[in-house]
Amino acid sequence: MKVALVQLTSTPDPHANLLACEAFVIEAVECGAKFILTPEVSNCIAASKATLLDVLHFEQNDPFLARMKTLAETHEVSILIGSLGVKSEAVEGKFANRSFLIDRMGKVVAKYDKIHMFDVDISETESYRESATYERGTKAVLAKTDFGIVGLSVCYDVRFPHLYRALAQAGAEILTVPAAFAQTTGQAHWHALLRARAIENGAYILAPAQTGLHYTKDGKERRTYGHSLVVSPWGEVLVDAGVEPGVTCFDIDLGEVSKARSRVASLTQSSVFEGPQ
Ligand SMILES: O=C(O)CNC(=O)[C@H](CS)NC(=O)CCC(=O)C(=O)O
Repeated sequence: MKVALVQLTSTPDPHANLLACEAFVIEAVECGAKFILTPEVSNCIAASKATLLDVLHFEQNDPFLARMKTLAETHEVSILIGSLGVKSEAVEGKFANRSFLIDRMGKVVAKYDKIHMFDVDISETESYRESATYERGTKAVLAKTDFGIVGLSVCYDVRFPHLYRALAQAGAEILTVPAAFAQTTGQAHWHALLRARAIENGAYILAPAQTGLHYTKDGKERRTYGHSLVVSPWGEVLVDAGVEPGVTCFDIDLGEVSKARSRVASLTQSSVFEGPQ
């Protein structure tokens, strides 16, 4: 099956981001992809919560989601919108960082709210408090599609291996990790984390990423790492999209999942022990 990763440099302007994303989705359709994936917060990367409150919507009114559903139906392709920032139904003034899986009929068949919030202090000049803006999700999500079983996740989730173990044990053959990884942590950890999740679960990793400079504001800038990846269930990096925005098409073969799992069966071997005390 041919898959396509869309790599974006989303800005604070959702309409501009939609136009850019739509052009790449069309390009992916033209290369024959049947499953097209876009990065985390495809619709908007902005400096302040106030901006997000101005420009983002509840999911039922979100123009980005509506357009991607139409594109999926028109071109008969499945689309994973890595995530959209959408207004939270649960907490007023906050957002959900929500992944949407759309089938070839244009129907949303799975939704996942990012569970692990990126609240970190990487250095004296680089901090993130995702939980100040986004309300975390509480449920792992698996989607059974006609091209395989997909386990959903977003970005910082990748540092919590038990989520992927739970998804793989429940049947996931493809693990999606759309991201907007920081440039500093991306350089240090991105490839290693994604390869590890592929290897320990014997699953394909599809990781479409944000890349480049998203905005500059009051002398502060937001840069992401890029390098959208496809990793095989054996842990090989099959595709690395580098740092330019664009589309990468690649053939995957789900037969590789059972092959990898039969060579090393760690996913199904018992791992029961006591302690540590
Ligand atoms: O804030 C937004 O606009 C959307 N959310 C994100 O971009 C999130 C939170 S800031 N980014 C990550 O989780 C990066 C994780 C990462 O870089 C790591 O684990 O090292």
